[in-house]
Order: sequence, then C-alpha cells, then structure tokens
Amino acid sequence: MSEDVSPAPESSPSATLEEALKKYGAPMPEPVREQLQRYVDVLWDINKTLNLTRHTDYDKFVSRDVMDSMALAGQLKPNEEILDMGSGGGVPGILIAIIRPDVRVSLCDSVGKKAKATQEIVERLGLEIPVYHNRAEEVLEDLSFDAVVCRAVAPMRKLLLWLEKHWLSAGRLLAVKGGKWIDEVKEARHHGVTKSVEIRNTYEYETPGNDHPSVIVKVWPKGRKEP
Ligand SMILES: C[S@@+](CC[C@H](N)C(=O)[O-])C[C@H]1O[C@@H](n2cnc3c(N)ncnc32)[C@H](O)[C@@H]1O
Repeated sequence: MSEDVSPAPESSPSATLEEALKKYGAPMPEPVREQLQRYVDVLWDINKTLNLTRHTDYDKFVSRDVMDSMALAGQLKPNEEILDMGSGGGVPGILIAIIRPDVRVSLCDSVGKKAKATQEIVERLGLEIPVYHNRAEEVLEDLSFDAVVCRAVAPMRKLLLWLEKHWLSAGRLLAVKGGKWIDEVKEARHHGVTKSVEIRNTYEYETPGNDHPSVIVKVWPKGRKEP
C-alpha cells in the first residue's frame, strides 16, 4: 500500500478575531475580546493613511501582537506600573492594558506622528493611558515605573545604552526578542554596556511561522534582587 505523502492542508485564514484567538490557544472573555476588536478596528482604520502595522489580518494580529503582549503581561506582577518604550501602533502597551486592566500603562514614542496616532487610538477606545511624545530616556528623567517593556524598538546594545543611567526609574526591562537575542547580548557585551546589569531569558514561546522561539529578555541592575 502506498503511503499518503500529500501535504497537510494549510489551515484557512481566520475570519474572525474569536476564531484566531481559539486557533492560537488564547481564548479571551467576551469583554476583553470586544475591546481587542475595537482596538484592531481603530488601528486598521488609521493604518490606511499611516503605516503603523503590517499585521492586518486576524491571524497575524493574534499570533504576533496578542501573543507577544500576553507573554509580556505574564511577567508583570499585580498592579504594576509600566512604560511601553516605542509603542508605534500600541503594541504591546495598549494590548497589555486591555488584557491586564490592573496594570497601569504609559506609552511613549519618539516620533511625533506615531505618538499622535497612538493618542488617537487611546482616545477612540476611551482608555485612560498617558501617551508621551518623547524618547523613553526623557520620560524616565521625570517619571518612575516598575518595568519598561518594548518590542521591535532596537537591538540590546542600544536598549541598554539608553537605559544605562535610568535603572532607578526604569525598574527592569522586559524586551520581546527573536532567535538572535543571544547575538544581540554578545554585541552589547562587546560594547561594554552589560557590565552593570543582569540579563536573563525569562520566558520562551513559539511564534507560528518563525524557526526560533520568541523570548522575553529581562534586564535589571546588578546588585539588586531579581525583580
Ligand atoms: C518598529 S516600531 C515598533 C512599534 C511597536 N512597538 C510594535 O512592535 O509594533 C519602533 C518604534 O520605536 C520608536 N522608538 C525608537 N527609539 C525610541 C526611544 N528611545 N524612545 C521611544 N520611542 C522610540 C520609533 O519611533 C518607532 O515608532
């Protein structure tokens, strides 16, 4: 008897947010799902005129944006206060605010039109989230947080350089990284910006379509108990 070698059929694109959330193992209570739906509706609407995201279908939105934000949210303690550094279209900050309403989120982006778009999203969703049109380093001059979170903002070398003088107000860094994170840490070490910090891979998870798992990298100042 010949073996059936026909390729497995590709799963069909998710027609709804609910379908995608189920497909990627992230079912959400209805009120959260409704808020996520409102968020993508507003984001995709603004995205018609301003390039904020390439994740313009439910599968990409859930498998990338929601999964990354959930991975970060899982590292936060109850009622913590966080700064999303380089929010762009609001990932991960706005999604963390929706998934974890106990967490107090602030957003910042150094580019004016991005910060303005993020402000518009926040207002249209009726969320009470401060949005700063500033570099994170500038925000950290005046305000303190339990953690700074970020995705797709800069390599570790730059993130550590930017935060070097701000650990008292940044608390800890939680950065979403891909398979090259170890190379990024090596490069940062080569540039001498890892001397006064501890760096740990704190959580790994699969991202559909990527060969390597995604990682939440945690960084905190040396000498301080692991947060
Ligand atoms: C590639 S986008 C990523 C946006 C979003 N985090 C995401 O994952 O979809 C990077 C954003 O970081 C912003 N950015 C870069 N350096 C920054 C800094 N030091 N402080 C605040 N924002 C920064 C850029 O303006 C840009 O909007």
